[in-house]
Amino acid sequence: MLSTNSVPVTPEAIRTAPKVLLHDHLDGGLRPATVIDLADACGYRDLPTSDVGELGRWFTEAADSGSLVRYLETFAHTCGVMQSTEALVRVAAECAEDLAADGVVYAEVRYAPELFCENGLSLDTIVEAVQEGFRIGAVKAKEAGRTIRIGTLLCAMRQNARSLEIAELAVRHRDSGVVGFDIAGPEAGFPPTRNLDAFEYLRQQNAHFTIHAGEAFGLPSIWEAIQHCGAERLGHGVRIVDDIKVAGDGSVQLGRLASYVRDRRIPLEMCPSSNVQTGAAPSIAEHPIGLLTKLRFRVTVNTDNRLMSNCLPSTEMAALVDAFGYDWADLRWFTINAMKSAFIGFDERLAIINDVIKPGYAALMG
Ligand SMILES: O=c1[nH]cnc2c1ncn2[C@@H]1O[C@H](CO)[C@@H](O)[C@H]1O
Ligand SMILES: [Zn+2]
Repeated sequence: MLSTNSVPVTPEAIRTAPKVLLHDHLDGGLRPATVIDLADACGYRDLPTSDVGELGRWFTEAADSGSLVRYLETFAHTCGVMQSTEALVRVAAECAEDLAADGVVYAEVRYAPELFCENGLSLDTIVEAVQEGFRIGAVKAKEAGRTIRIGTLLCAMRQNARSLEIAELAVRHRDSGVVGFDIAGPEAGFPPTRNLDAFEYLRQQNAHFTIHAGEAFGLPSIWEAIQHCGAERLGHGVRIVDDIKVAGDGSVQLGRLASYVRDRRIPLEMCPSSNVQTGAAPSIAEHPIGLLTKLRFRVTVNTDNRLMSNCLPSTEMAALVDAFGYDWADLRWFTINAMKSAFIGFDERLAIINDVIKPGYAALMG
């Protein structure tokens, strides 16, 4: 029951609420102005326009393609301008500042180091540059009165077959802020089991990983990710609804895989706007997040790519409030779900839940 002193759940108020982000791509979150600056600085000539407003709109429209493969083509431009340590430091610092300004208190930000080697940077140099950027951004956020903690996830690209090398890179940097591993890129035709050696290695190292699964491909991809690869979380995972039957009278029946995912509390890193753009969901209002939330799967709310979807953690939440009528208790539930599912240690997760998230929502709930 909400108190009468509760702050109305407006977009502005949601921006002030503490939020936790588990699925956000560094190379999908650049400021349009930064893309243009970096292109000028490095002589990148392939941008579709050099007008900041137009470029922002171009990314959103191009990503609005109805297909994951076409959506991913837009990353050629962001990766194209991120081929120096200076660019990587700047993009990472701005990422930390932008997320902190939106009220994010803990974020796991991911990227694929193998995409930044075009000018000869080594994988280790790339990781060090991004970590330096996150550190600088968190300091600047602190000066602006915001505390943010960032954990890094390293992605291997499904089509490139470098996953063991990237998994080793993640483990090598685990003590300087790299908290986990992921595989990203086109899903259809590249099942997660192509990377079994990487997952086996990570498990032996007691390292954490999530897998993009159930976005552009269905249940087999989710099943392999969990049962063959051992993923702790699912990137998107929306297609798990294919294993849930809702009858005309509203009764619900979960298949064995959906039951397993719910029973084991496997976190779903859901990214509503991105899913609408790639055609994984018809609209926000019809997004499976509504049903999965009602069924109490471990749902979390994420941005995927802030540039391509023109979104922020707060605007994704606001869109869900609009579509499903969620209140502060629901937003707090998503946030605590995410914090419980983070790849940092239990003590640290608990401290953020008890010292930051709960008091933050208590103040809003009155
Ligand atoms: O929703 C997604 N599904 C699969 N791959 C993605 C998605 N968003 C971004 N990337 C891919 O992940 C790489 C590393 O950050 C990006 O370069 C992009 O190719
Ligand atoms: Zn993603």
